Amino acid sequence: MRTLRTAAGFVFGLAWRAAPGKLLAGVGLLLAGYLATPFAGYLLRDFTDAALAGAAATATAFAFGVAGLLVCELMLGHFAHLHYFEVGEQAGTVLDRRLLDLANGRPTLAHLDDPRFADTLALAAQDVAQTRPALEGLLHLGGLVLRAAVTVVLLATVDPWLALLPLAAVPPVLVTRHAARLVERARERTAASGRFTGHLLSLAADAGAVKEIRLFGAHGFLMARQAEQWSQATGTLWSAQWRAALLRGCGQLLFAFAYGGAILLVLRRAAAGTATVGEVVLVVTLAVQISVQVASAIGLHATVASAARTAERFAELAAAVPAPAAATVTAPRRLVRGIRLHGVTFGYPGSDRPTLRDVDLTIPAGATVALVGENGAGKSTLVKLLCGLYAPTAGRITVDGVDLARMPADAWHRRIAMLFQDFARLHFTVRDNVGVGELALRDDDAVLHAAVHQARATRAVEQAGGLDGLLGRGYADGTELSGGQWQSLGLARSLMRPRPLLLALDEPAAALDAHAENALFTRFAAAARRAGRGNGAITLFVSHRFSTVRAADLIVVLRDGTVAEVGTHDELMARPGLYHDLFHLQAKAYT
Ligand SMILES: Nc1ncnc2c1ncn2[C@@H]1O[C@H](COP(=O)(O)OP(=O)(O)OP(=O)(O)O)[C@@H](O)[C@H]1O
Repeated sequence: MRTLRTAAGFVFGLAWRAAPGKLLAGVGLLLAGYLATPFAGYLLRDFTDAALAGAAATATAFAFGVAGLLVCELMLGHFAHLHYFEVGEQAGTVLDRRLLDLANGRPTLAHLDDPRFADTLALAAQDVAQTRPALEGLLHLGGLVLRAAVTVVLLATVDPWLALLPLAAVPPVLVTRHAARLVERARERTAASGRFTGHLLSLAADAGAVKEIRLFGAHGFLMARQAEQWSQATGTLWSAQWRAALLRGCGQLLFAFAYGGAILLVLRRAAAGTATVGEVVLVVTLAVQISVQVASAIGLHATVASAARTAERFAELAAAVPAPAAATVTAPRRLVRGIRLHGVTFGYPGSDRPTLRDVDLTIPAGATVALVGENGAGKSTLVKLLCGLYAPTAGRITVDGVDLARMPADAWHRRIAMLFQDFARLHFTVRDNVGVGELALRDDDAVLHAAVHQARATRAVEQAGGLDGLLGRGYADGTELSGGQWQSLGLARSLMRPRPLLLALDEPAAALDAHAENALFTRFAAAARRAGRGNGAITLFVSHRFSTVRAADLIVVLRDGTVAEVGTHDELMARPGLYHDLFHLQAKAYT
């Protein structure tokens, strides 16, 4: 009963939000159609008795009544279907939006890194397609219950014992519920395999990945991994489906015995002369209907159970997505002191080892900061924390002395411009691709061209056919760009925001050679100093090239999640240490 309540509350709630008028019309038409059938059985009884009594005119009238009710059932069912089909589709769209909101509607990202959240999200995404069938299923279940209630009353008019017939439907329903749980648990056990096979399939369709797979001859290896995962997942599902089918079969057999008993009862009463032939016809007709209704209700149980599970999954996702902390302070418009990290430790969800450990760091307002360190040292993670995309596991980050956790995350995000290492390749027009960096300026061609020019992306934009040219292979007339060109557009995007307080560029020149990167950094450092004098803005630059970052006001060397060294180039070179060693190592490699 709880399952039914959960499913009905969830699905009807969505449908009501999507199209209340159509939902009401669909429900009304459907229920009216469902009522026609038992009353047709009732008229059939009177028709049989009238025909046997030789009352031709009365029998004909009842025959027309039966035909009229059956036509009504068909017509009403058809019109009801037109309504609830559309409501179901619209409810699916509402659910889709809710899913997107749960996945991306929060300022921080930690929930997306949790494998359990990812599994539930993947299952919930599959569930969205089932919204319309779930609504249909629940409506039919409602119709079946109403029809069963009327049928019971009609049966009881023949013999009160017959009113017990629907009780025989209880064991099959219970057994079926258990069977549905078996299948659902198997689905959950195989969710991770499903995600993995989905990832392998997406690799097969991704031109970038296919290049490497071909050249490394890894096709067979990936196919074998896919087949292995697939057979494991389908094996588990198949065995659960078998056990569920067996259980359902046993339940239906039980009902078949009760049905036989009911027919026997009325036949005996007819033989004893306490029931008319019409009543035998009524019982046979209605008992058949009950059997069909029970079978349909049993069939619908799986739909209801899975809708209830969907509701639970959405509740789980909503509970897992952290609610934004109560913000008490607004984000500043200019930096006076700068940003400080006080003993910041951070571990990604599901990972037992922290990525950043006890980081203490002061980034003065107006500074140009370079973040260097070996692969996996934690540079990108530190940038993401500064951007407020993750909250420290321990310690705190303060902006001009105010804890970042006390500021509304989206207000802080509006003060930031950034280019991530894994920048987005948006298959939109150039205008949207760059304009998304500051949507209010999306139609300002002069601003767009200035950002494109500053990011040295003019050539890429010309190649795409100007600001309104489409990018990406997703469109027949879209222009595909090189990796470096995509990155320069990402850079242009990050330059759209006027007067950010933090400009964070995570390896913005990874696709450039050392000289070009050096030129880019020098240009940015000069612009950053001008901006810094205005509003105290900080420019943060992540790079692997030590020759590039020497002009920074402050160089932070990360090693294995901790700050190994901090200082200017001259200070760091004046003492033996990681920076000193790596600088010389790289310098030697270039000579
Ligand atoms: N989303 C994530 N979930 C779990 N672990 C992560 C995630 N992103 C990064 N890590 C882990 O955190 C560590 C630091 O990663 P990070 O990207 O911050 O390093 P980095 O210094 O920027 O490296 P690189 O120079 O290679 O870009 C890595 O060991 C990585 O495995």
